[in-house]
Amino acid sequence: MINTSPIVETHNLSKSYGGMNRVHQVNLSVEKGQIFGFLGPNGAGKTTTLKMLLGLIKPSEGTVKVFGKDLTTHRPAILSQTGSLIESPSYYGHLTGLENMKVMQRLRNVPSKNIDEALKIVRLENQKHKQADQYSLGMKQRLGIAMALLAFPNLLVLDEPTNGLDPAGIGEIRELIKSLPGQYGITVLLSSHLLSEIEQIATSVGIISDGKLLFQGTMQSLQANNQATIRFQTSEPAKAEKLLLTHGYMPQVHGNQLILKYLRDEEVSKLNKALVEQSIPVTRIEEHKKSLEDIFLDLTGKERSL
Ligand SMILES: Nc1ncnc2c1ncn2[C@@H]1O[C@H](COP(=O)(O)OP(=O)(O)OP(=O)(O)O)[C@@H](O)[C@H]1O
Repeated sequence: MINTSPIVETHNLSKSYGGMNRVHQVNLSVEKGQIFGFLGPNGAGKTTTLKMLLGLIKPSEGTVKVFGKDLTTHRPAILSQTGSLIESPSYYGHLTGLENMKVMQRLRNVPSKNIDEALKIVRLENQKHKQADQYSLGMKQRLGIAMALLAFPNLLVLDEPTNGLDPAGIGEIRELIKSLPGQYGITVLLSSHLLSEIEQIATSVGIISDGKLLFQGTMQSLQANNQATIRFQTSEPAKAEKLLLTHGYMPQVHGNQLILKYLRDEEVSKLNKALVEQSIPVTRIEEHKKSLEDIFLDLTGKERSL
């Protein structure tokens, strides 16, 4: 029988610290083959959630299923098929990249040929004899991902994998992650506080803010859920607002612009005619579709400083 249950599924997953809900009733669903981007501002609860998915901390409430099995009763079996990199990579600085991989290979009891393959994926094969504490930040991060990949898991969980890297390093890790579902059948769940990162890597997204999951779905559906607005620009905004109100519309006035919910062509034409007939000059009519960034900021209620 084909197992069609999600790779990761949480039900009302919650965690409180000192009486404060830091993760609140989160229902996540990550499907096979997805690169699922877990997106949220700093402190939103991403790391806490990922740690609960791996059994590193105990939920205050709710359940976690991975590969269709309950985490509390099947933890060893689940973890043997899961790779993860949470917070910074852990390695022995005095050992080489290769030696670190060998330690991990014995710990995880996987074939030694996996070492070369994993090092190749993260493009460290030419640096494997170098001591790990002489690696650059990007190389350390890639070593951490190679270790997480060592068992060629069905699920890879990465917490902010591109944090602190330069643009070239970010690009490399992005390409590497993108290749994993297609080439190795690995489902990826990764977190980031950067929309641009998630936009470029992920096929699906979950948006978390203040511990609450505000949206979950494909990137396209995130955009599609948000209808465009229509903006009339005029040198007489007060008069124009009055007139639109008499026609039953409730514009928001920003300077010389009147912003209305999405209107059909006939409505735009009708309102334009009404304004012009009252000698209210219409200097511009624009349709404005929110950018993903606007949608994200609106959802999370955060300022543009992210
Ligand atoms: N062990 C803990 N004890 C008390 N509070 C904690 C603990 N771990 C996390 N928190 C709090 O829970 C909230 C969520 O933290 P978390 O690390 O999950 O956020 P995050 O989304 O991963 O943010 P960042 O991107 O900054 O790591 C924060 O307010 C944090 O201070």
